[in-house]
Amino acid sequence: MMRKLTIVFFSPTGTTRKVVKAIADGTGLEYDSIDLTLPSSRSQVLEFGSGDLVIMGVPVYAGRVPSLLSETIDSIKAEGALMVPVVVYGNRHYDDSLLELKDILEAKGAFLIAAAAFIGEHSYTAKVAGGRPDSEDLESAKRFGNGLISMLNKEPDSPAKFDVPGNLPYKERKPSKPDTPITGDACIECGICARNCPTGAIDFNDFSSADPSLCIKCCSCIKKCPSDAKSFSDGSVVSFSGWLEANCSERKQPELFTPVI
Ligand SMILES: Cc1cc2nc3c(=O)[nH]c(=O)nc-3n(C[C@H](O)[C@H](O)[C@H](O)COP(=O)(O)O)c2cc1C
Repeated sequence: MMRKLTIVFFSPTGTTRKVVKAIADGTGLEYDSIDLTLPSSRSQVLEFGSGDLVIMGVPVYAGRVPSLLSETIDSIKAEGALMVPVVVYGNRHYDDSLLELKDILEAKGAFLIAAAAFIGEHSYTAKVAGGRPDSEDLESAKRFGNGLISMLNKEPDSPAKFDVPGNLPYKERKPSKPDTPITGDACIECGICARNCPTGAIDFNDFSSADPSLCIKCCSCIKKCPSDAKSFSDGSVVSFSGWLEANCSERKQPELFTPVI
């Protein structure tokens, strides 16, 4: 049975969005997009049912699904929907995030027909997985999307189960020290940073001021700034970036998981 395709994603620096869109493009179907990146979009209740195919993508934060999404994902209704969880990570590891997303969606009553972990340029440093997803990744995402359609065409009564890597209990969420990017003289006060901040942490009356209790260090403001005025000056993001550059430069490949039908 053909289904209505919807993509749902959270993507502060745009890599998850690119991957999920490429998968959807690969299906050849028309689709609706639900972008959960901005705070206003996360108050909607997502409701899917037996006529839906949903590809849901999130970036990996500290080996988990971003905690910011907990409420939104908790309120999803997905009884009978076919879903495809996708995580995008910055070439370190996706740890328990894909298992966590799969478990959440299955608990909502969705049938999962496939899952995937892709690689995106690390939010903290362009020296790790710089430019990814690149053309090779996007081709792989499109092929994966095309494969979903073949699976739909021979859809059994209840889709076969499959496993993804990950451990229980999931990786512990450790509190991170509050910090916000600094703003240099190059700031042209365009406000792109504030309008795109996923938590509304940046002050609309003073774009150089951000609330450390709201900032999730997603780096949206840094990567979207047209004049490169934002950066983390020191602290955990800078020191961890150095560790990533030294230890996570070897190219990882997308991992695709499908049931054996
Ligand atoms: C707070 C935070 C935590 C992250 N944790 C991980 C991680 O555990 N493993 C990893 O490989 N990448 C990690 N990353 C990198 C992102 O998962 C990666 O860059 C992803 O492509 C960003 O997605 P987006 O472009 O949709 O925002 C982290 C990024 C941020 C901002």
